[in-house]
Amino acid sequence: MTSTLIADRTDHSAQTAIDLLLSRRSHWPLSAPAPTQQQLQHIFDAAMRAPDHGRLRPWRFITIRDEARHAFGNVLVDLAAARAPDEPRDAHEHRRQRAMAAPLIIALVAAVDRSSSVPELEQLLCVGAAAMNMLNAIHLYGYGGFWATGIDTYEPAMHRALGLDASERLLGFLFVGTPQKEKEGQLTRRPSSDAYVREWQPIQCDAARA
Ligand SMILES: Cc1cc2nc3c(=O)[nH]c(=O)nc-3n(C[C@H](O)[C@H](O)[C@H](O)COP(=O)(O)O)c2cc1C
Repeated sequence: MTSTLIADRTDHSAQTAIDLLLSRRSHWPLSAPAPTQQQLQHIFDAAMRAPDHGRLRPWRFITIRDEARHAFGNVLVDLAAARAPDEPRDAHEHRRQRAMAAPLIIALVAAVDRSSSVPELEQLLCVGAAAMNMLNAIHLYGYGGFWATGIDTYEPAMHRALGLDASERLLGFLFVGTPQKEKEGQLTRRPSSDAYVREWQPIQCDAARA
């Protein structure tokens, strides 16, 4: 059997793509504009390229934008007020700002199929991989993204506000928009990957049996 690369990568496109991948970072806060509808379609299409055990397609995405962000801000204030019933509602008004921190918010949801032999963990990882593809696509288009969970994500009241059903788990929110202009050399440094990679060595039989 002969094997071959799936595409000719002898041009500069591969290095360009790698350079872009290596320059991704998170951005906060984000301003308008958000990706266009066509770009957003491609960002969601990138999510569909995530590895997906059993082809369960467990990802669900809910977009929150334009005027809906104001209503979402009310939800955030309501949730904070419910957590601290002894405090006046005004004390939680600042929570509203989170809904306005980006022109587009995408709720990341995993629709877990509990009848499947694919473990729930793998289904959640699949949605995480889809989210990462989206963050990379957002970056490739020159926009910025930020994945945040925060205190609200795990609250049943947030699940109700988003209309999730019992099989669905909220994995956080992608905040998407235009990043602030970066200062020269602001790309945050990353550790060398060497410290996180090791070569497996066959373990001595005695040690493996112990
Ligand atoms: C599942 C998940 C949830 C996260 N939630 C938060 C969060 O609630 N607040 C926060 O400041 N960062 C959160 N982060 C981290 C940011 O998205 C971001 O990765 C971090 O600020 C580091 O920036 P970088 O992506 O440029 O390395 C979360 C990341 C992941 C993967």
